[in-house]
Amino acid sequence: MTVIVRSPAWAPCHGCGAFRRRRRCQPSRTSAGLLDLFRGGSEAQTLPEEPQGTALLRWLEGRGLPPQKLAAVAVPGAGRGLAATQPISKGEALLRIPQQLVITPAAAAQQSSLAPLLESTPLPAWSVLALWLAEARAAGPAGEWWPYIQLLPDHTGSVLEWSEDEVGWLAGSQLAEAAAEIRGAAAASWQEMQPLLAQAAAAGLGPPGAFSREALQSAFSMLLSRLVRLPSLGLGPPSAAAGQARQAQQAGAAGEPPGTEALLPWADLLNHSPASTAFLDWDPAEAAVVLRTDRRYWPGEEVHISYGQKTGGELLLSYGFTPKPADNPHDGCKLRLALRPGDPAAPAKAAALAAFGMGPSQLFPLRMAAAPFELVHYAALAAAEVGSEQEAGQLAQRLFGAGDIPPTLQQPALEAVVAACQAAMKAYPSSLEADRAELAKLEAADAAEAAAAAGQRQSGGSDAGQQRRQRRHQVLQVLVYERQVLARTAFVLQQELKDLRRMAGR
Ligand SMILES: C[S@@+](CC[C@H](N)C(=O)[O-])C[C@H]1O[C@@H](n2cnc3c(N)ncnc32)[C@H](O)[C@@H]1O
Repeated sequence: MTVIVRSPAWAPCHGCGAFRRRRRCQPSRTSAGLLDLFRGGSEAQTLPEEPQGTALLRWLEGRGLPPQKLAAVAVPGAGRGLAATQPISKGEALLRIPQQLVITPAAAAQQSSLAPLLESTPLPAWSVLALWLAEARAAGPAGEWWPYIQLLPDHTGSVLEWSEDEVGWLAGSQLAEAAAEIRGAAAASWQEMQPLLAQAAAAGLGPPGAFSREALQSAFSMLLSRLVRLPSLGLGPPSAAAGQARQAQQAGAAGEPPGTEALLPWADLLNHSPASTAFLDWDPAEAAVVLRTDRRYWPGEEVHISYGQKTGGELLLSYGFTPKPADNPHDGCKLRLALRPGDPAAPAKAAALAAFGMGPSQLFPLRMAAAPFELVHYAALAAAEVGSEQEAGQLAQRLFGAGDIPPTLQQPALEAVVAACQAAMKAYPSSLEADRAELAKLEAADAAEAAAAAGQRQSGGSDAGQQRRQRRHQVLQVLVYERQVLARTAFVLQQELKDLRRMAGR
């Protein structure tokens, strides 16, 4: 029996760790106020210490933050970051941010001038945090958290800040759906808080103008790029009844993951590396938020965390940056498969899929050299002729439980996925060649601009113009790579089909 899509060259997603590139680490000298960063081996870059970040550190230390092995630095193309000031070993606990410096939704609600209203009209966590951020910004230097607030960037580049026209660049990609979802969620949250804001205005609560649409939109964008989920915060000891109840409540009826979302001053200066597997979390033993490193660092090296195993497009929508695909082992795209609408067995198949956590229309992640085996197995269920719910359930069990495709379904399943890839490629409004050509032009223009900047010559474009061009560049990079992944997926599956047909012809 042929096992499809499980050859080493075509491994399931979790097998793509082979792409991970390790940076060579070398010790470097730290000179007064300057930190040397080694990127990609021997090429040294100087990362200047960042004064506002240092001021924040001092302020936090005055409020209980323990001594740090990290300094705030300016990172070209990424704003601020944190770099090691002393050798750091693999697995070491860094940061140790105590509870009083963690801005959870509960803390934000308590500190908000809208506290009495939030008690009677509870809002979702990210709305409460957005109100807190908007109020802290409006309070200015007089506000309690100003040393933190003042170093937040004016813009994050998240999709909440894009014009409609720029969002339109995503047409054809599944990212268009994701962008609409994010923008829709922000708009819905804004609507949801209107009754509370009307009450606040009537009672004269909060700084004037603090809760305008623009202020809240900017706060939502800031949260998209900075909010951290702490899976272990808010969970009691497993044996304690109260803790268990809270855990159950936090796991949520809606399938929300357990834990708490929070803003983390200082820790939120950490930038993302696609190669990193280090995460921030609450450590009950330390009673603090801790970063446990996944590698050793020499003084001067920027310390990275993982924002999650995200594609370049996902990072672009939430964080406003996209790594080069070659640097991101998690890059790829999503492909939608669905049950045929006219299929009389669709309800039975939908019930069978539901038992495995899948829907009648389902997105599957594709990587350049990997796809989940469920992709083809889903297509097999969609293509199968089944007469009853029981038969659909048995087939789903064989496909997703045992991971096996009946031989008669192998060919139609592969053909269906190839067709889906081809249809997905056709959905982009401009051709891959045209987008590649525009991308090459933008890359050349950016290289020329970088050279001009290195020679300290003034660059020509306006800020808004440059930002738009940079965004176009990022979007094109993502859209070109998505189609390369779709084309590669179709190609690999076509090879599998050829093999199948050859074997059938023997
Ligand atoms: C949590 S903040 C990290 C601190 C941020 N650099 C700053 O200056 O405040 C997330 C933001 O940092 C930037 N960022 C993080 N990792 C990056 C990376 N690898 N490349 C470029 N920008 C990055 C993006 O602007 C992102 O929205």
